[in-house]
Amino acid sequence: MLSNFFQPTLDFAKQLDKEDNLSHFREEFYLQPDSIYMDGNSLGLLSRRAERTLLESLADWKEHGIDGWTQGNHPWFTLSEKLGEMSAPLVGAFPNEVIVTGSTTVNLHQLIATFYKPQGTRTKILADELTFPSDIYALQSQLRTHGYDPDTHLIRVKSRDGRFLEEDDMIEAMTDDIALIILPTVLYRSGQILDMKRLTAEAHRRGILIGFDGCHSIGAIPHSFSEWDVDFAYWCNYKHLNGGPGGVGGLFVNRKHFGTSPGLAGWFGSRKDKQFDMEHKLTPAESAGAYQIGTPHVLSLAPLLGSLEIFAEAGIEHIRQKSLQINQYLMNLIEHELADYGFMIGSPREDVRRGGHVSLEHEEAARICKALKKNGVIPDFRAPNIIRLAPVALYTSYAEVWEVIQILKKIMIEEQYKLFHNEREIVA
Ligand SMILES: Cc1ncc(COP(=O)(O)O)c(C=O)c1O
Ligand SMILES: Nc1c(O)cccc1C(=O)C[C@H](N)C(=O)O
Repeated sequence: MLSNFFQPTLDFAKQLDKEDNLSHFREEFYLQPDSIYMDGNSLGLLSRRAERTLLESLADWKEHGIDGWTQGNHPWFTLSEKLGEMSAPLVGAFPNEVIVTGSTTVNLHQLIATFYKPQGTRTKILADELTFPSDIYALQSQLRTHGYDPDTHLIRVKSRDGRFLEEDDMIEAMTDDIALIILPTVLYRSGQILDMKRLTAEAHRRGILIGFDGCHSIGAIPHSFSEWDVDFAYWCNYKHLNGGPGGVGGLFVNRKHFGTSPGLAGWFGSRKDKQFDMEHKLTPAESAGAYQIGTPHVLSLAPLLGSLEIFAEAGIEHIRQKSLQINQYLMNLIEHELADYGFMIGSPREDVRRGGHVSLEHEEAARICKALKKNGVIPDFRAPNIIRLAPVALYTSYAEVWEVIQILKKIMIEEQYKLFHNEREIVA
């Protein structure tokens, strides 16, 4: 392994590709000629296997009609549970602690409705000021529904530098008026990983429940939610897991909480054998399945079957190993090639604190992103000054990373970015 050794040459990149034992997975993905995709942290690419399982599900509908619920390639009635079992190794959970259902924001609403139980003076929710806005909107609206003012009841831990969060600051904010904590596993801008094990232990020591938004970590890093005793978590499957745009999300509920009534109930949360009794008294499933609401979005579940097969074959530990190595390689190249152009790496440098992407800060970031796209490189921009670059373990080559940095250097030397306005696009 050459990870501690670095050369800025294309030959070195090609050598790393030769030594990459995940490189054969690249052929499974629809990569576009003349384009280098660096945005798998926002929307992962389509794989042939995901396409196949989607088409098989369409065939089930074509051939079986209503009987597709129990027959065919992928019976729909138990598809969410099956995908939950397939996802469980990625989050370190028992198979019945995970269900593939809803979306990130909907699952968060469900989990707050279920686990936020203000009592006495313990009425506040603790989050952080760098969290993705949809989570904050959900928390604010849930507080309002409970009759509390979000201005006083949603506590957002401050970042010291606008980039990272300090676990010590979060622990200090775990005061005895906090009922529930919601934090990201990985911050969507800087890519910082939070120490979930430590935060969970500290929350529990103070009698507080804690849940995590895993959107930016699932499929990129391993987790041990059960072992760490995390209370609940939720995520989307369309980023690192390549489940497709708007694909169905996932949630984890620690089995010690099975039996807690779902805050937002619906008939798909029923015990499977009871559901079609059609009683007006819900008998919830004794699993994470209890937190489903209505009929699953079958065609948005189907691609994940093929995609999760790939993750099972590759192994999340191997994926993490390559992800760390290729992101380190990217940072080495940035430092070597771009030192004179005003960039700053805004991601943690230590492996244990960095997720699956690198955040590159620059005051001209919005228009540098536009110039990259014009040159066939697909990054994304996050206001006010961040270019996110995600070399993805399953389908990005070292040679591509090398090429991205050469293109970026040329854009800076030739000031190509000046041809564009320094403003974000409608979808940033
Ligand atoms: C960290 C995080 N939380 C929440 C969301 C919202 O997800 P969704 O729109 O699927 O509900 C996203 C992505 O859009 C995200 O990255
Ligand atoms: N969910 C998205 C969408 O509907 C359109 C465009 C992008 C997204 C994203 O997922 C963005 C992503 N959460 C982020 O980290 O910024």
